[in-house]
Amino acid sequence: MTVIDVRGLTKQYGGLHALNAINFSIEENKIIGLIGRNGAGKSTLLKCLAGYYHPTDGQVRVLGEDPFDSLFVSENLIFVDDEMSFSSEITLADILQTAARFYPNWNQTLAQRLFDYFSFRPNQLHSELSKGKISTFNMIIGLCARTKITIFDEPTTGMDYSVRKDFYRALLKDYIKHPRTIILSSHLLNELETVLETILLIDEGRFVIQESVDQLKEKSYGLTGSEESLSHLPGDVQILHEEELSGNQVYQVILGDLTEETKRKLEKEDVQFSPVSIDDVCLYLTKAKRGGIDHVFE
Ligand SMILES: Nc1ncnc2c1ncn2[C@@H]1O[C@H](COP(=O)(O)OP(=O)(O)OP(=O)(O)O)[C@@H](O)[C@H]1O
Repeated sequence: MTVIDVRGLTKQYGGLHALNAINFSIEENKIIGLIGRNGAGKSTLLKCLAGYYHPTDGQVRVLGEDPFDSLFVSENLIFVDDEMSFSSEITLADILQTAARFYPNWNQTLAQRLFDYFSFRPNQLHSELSKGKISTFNMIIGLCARTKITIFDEPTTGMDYSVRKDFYRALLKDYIKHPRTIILSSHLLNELETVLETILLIDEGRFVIQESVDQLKEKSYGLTGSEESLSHLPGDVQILHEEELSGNQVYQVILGDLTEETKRKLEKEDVQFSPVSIDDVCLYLTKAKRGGIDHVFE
């Protein structure tokens, strides 16, 4: 079942197109990574899905409804980011109790266990927490709400390595027991890669690709060979990156389906295959069009 459907979504801030005619849909019970560089439009997109923002143009449907001002969507979707604000008057224990009243599938046992595991104190105030602790507490709210759709916008901001690992493990364990749609935004994929099923990549407000992690890995190759031998690639292959090496050799990162026959042909022409990280593939797919940092120093 489709739980999120986005058609022609455009969001402008004054003259700036933060999102430009985006189209995609998301099926239920999947873990999706929304990937993009700083300023790509990730938070804006997630806030449109959560019903915080009204699109400038286009249509957003979440669980079949326009999420803007929808009580049904707010009961069934939680949006977690580091700006989640709570009254400075109420304690962390009060916040958990309030969440329990609002979210129909809230799991208090899990909330209490995570609360104790991460050494929170019931009388602490949210405003007194450190950056990493805010993210950890917000993550507990996001996980334990067990809403049909859970959105984590840059959830690991400020978390140390061990907490980040715990977070992804907790997320996966709870998801396996209670499948739901979870969207996680990030700049980088390496630490997310193991939990994601699908990647949605955006760049400068535009949709780039929606692909399963496994397929993206299968279709990505690093090739090293002579210019002549690499000129025999099938026409539908996308060259994402190219650099000249010494000895008249060229290194290319390509995206495409190579048949076994094509691979054998390339190998016969001394083309070497090497793995490419999915992070690099996303980087090349969204690479800045101008020079790179070296250009600044020229
Ligand atoms: N409230 C706002 N008013 C004006 N411009 C905004 C506002 N919020 C975001 N923008 C602009 O919209 C674009 C997309 O911002 P957004 O925060 O959605 O990107 P992002 O991918 O989440 O970035 P980051 O990874 O740095 O958090 C940026 O150019 C940003 O400066």
